[in-house]
Amino acid sequence: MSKLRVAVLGAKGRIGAEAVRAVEAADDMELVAALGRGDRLETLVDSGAQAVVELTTPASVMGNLDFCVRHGIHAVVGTTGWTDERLARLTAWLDGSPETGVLIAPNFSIGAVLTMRFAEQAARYFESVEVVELHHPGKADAPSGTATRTAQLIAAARARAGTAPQPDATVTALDGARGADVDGIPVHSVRLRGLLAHQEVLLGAEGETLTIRHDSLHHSSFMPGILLGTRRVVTTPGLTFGLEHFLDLN
Ligand SMILES: NC(=O)C1=CN([C@@H]2O[C@H](COP(=O)(O)OP(=O)(O)OC[C@H]3O[C@@H](n4cnc5c(N)ncnc54)[C@H](OP(=O)(O)O)[C@@H]3O)[C@@H](O)[C@H]2O)C=CC1
Ligand SMILES: O=C(O)C1=N[C@H](C(=O)O)C[C@H](O)C1
Repeated sequence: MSKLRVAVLGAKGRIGAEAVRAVEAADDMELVAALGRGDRLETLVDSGAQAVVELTTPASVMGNLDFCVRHGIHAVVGTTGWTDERLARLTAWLDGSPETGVLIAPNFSIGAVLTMRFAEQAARYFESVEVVELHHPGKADAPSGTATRTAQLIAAARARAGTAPQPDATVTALDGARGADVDGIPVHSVRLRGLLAHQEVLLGAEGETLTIRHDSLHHSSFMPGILLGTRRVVTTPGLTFGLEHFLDLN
């Protein structure tokens, strides 16, 4: 069987470098290009890439995806910075290239995907929910894409269940003291040398609390998800948001 021809964008970055090694080590894949900033996107076409793993920056990702979709190259995207407006633009591009697939995964690690699922399940049963994400100080954005997605899923689950708004009598003395507000869920961002990527979902009810914590201790935690996403995206046209759609979590 012929190998899947895969390229990595952001190949010299923290996660991109790990993805290059993972693709090279996969028996069913061939790494045909490993591009960094300033490299020509035309290389993707010249190399015959069937799928691209996009791990760059929020400032670069849209231009890269525009190119990939126009050339019918499937994409697996870990880069953060997704807004409704960006998703709408990407969906419109995909409408014009109906056989192309794009997976956007706020987090590729199985533990983080399960954290989101467990938080979504628990959200309706607790009066209070807050999200704390903790990352290395080189991270470009805050809050993390994972924390934003987690908070959105929690808020949606609470809205579906008709859960009352969170109790909070605070009058804040300093802006930011209660974190960012993502759909009514407070999200707090910590940047600390020594950390990689971590998240806690804190849930509280009368007389009890539940903490769901996940720790990515190495970039290798993201690789099984990247490889799975790459194998699946080539046969899944359109936009898929979240690795959970390629997992059987039930
Ligand atoms: N979904 C997930 O599971 C994960 C997602 N991420 C996300 O992935 C992204 C990258 O993270 P990280 O590796 O830590 O960041 P880094 O800054 O280490 O890496 C980004 C790399 O992309 C390069 N780059 C920038 N623009 C382009 C471009 N147009 N074409 C090709 N390469 C480009 C940068 O080059 P230069 O240094 O020259 O600017 C850099 O080498 C972030 O958005 C992060 O949040 C990270 C881990 C897991
Ligand atoms: O920048 C990182 O490191 C990570 N980014 C993603 C995010 O913003 O959620 C995924 C993971 O947290 C690591």
